[in-house]
Amino acid sequence: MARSNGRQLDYRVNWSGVEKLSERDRIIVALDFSSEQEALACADRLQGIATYMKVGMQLYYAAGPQIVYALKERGFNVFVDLKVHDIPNTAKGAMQSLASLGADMVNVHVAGGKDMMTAAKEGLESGAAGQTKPLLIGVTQLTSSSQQMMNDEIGIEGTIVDCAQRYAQLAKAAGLDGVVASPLEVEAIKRSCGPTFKTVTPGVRPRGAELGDQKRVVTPAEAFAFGTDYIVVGRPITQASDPLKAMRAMVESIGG
Ligand SMILES: O=C(O)c1cc(=O)[nH]c(=O)n1[C@@H]1O[C@H](COP(=O)(O)O)[C@@H](O)[C@H]1O
Repeated sequence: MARSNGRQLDYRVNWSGVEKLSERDRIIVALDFSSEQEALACADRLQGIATYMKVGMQLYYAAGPQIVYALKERGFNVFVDLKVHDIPNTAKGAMQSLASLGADMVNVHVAGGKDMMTAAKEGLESGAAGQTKPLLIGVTQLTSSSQQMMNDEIGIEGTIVDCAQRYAQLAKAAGLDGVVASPLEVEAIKRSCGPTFKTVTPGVRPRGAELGDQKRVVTPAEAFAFGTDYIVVGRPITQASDPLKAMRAMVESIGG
């Protein structure tokens, strides 16, 4: 079981020392449930095979900080996905509060701008007060957005890849550790921001699975082949009749 340890949050400690997380450990399971009980039942079912859990708005607003502590106590790495997007001072305060939870990863919207991201980072650092600082990740374009929606509804011109790349460069300039994007944008992001700038990629579906509201979608194996650091998968695992079986099949599909 991976545990956040030391400064490098994409590593884990085991009996043989510090080890880089394997692809299987870099599957982040999105626990999009409306109660702590349901979320922990699912997490417990995945003990021993899953390493990273995500607590998003639905679960955090229902269960509060306690859900993060409960998952950490069980040994999971935890991504607290609250997608902060506000004026710099408020974003800084939000991150100060989040820093005390012991999360391994948190996020903000890049669309909040460079000052907001810099303030968020400052808040995280001051809130962590010398303890391990979670990875700070910026959301580029949501994986539920299509090119047409971005151009016609939001009014951002150009391709999604160009936009994600530009947002990633801005996030890097603000000192963030990486971005959320679709796996389809990973190559462009790594090319312009460097290999150590993290990519966290939802919009992942096993072949033949329901896409739901996701628009920019690839399979888990394709996502890792594009060079992503983490994939985020929710419904294909959490809503499966047997989440453990679905997780096992996903691990098998990426070679182990
Ligand atoms: O920040 C995120 O995690 C996120 C960003 C994004 O662009 N798209 C996206 O789907 N997510 C999250 O990733 C998860 C995907 O869940 P499924 O579509 O059920 O696999 C959800 O919890 C979303 O909130």
